[in-house]
Amino acid sequence: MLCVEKLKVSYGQSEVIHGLSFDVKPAEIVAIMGRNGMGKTTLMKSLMGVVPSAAGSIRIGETPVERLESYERVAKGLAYVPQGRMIFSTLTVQENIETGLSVTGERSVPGQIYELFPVLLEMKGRRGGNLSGGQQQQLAIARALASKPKVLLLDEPTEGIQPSIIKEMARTLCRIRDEIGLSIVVSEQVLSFALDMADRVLVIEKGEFVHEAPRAGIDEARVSSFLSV
Ligand SMILES: Nc1ncnc2c1ncn2[C@@H]1O[C@H](COP(=O)(O)OP(=O)(O)OP(=O)(O)O)[C@@H](O)[C@H]1O
Repeated sequence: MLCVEKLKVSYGQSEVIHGLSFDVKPAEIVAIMGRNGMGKTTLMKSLMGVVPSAAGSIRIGETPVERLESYERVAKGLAYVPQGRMIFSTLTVQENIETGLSVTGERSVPGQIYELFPVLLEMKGRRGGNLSGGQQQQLAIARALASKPKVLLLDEPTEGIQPSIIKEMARTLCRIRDEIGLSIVVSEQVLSFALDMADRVLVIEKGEFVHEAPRAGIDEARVSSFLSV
């Protein structure tokens, strides 16, 4: 569903992503794990077209998107939940989700979204800025789902969120995979979260993949060693 080949990304003269290749199947969750500064956010931004790629290809299904603007990539089926969530704090919960509807032309929030996130239904008239961190993260995911994507990109969704809510988020992402059939790419540093929801784990170091494992065969100690400083 998502196919990335030999992707390179640079900031000025400095190359940060060095020819990464990976793919994500329909209804598969891939976790990209790595310490701070290893290139997770840059990879996500380049997939989304927020940062331009210097070389390589990105396909959604059969469609090459690496030359498209971000909004065109959204129309082709990519959705992005950035690090820090970036919800609109002065808009209500419902208005925040509605901003995602412009892509589909639908007028009201699909019931399925509130089914996945019942707390957002309870709080739909509240301003985004008044929600807890965990609720804001759910809102950011709900807004991304409103564009009816094929591939969902999440950049460090557990950052600043308490452990009980992290567990719940893992369950929700599995439901999104199983009930909607989405392909999901999550960048993460929390191994327990990745083990709760990912079908496959890729470890990134200095812009290169250094380890890959299906969840069933994962060597937790090995992956942890990549994550510790
Ligand atoms: N706008 C920028 N200009 C120049 N260099 C940058 C820029 N953004 C990131 N970098 C560099 O690119 C490298 C990868 O950073 P990136 O933010 O992608 O890492 P990360 O794994 O997402 O880390 P974090 O977990 O802190 O978000 C780092 O060396 C960083 O200093």
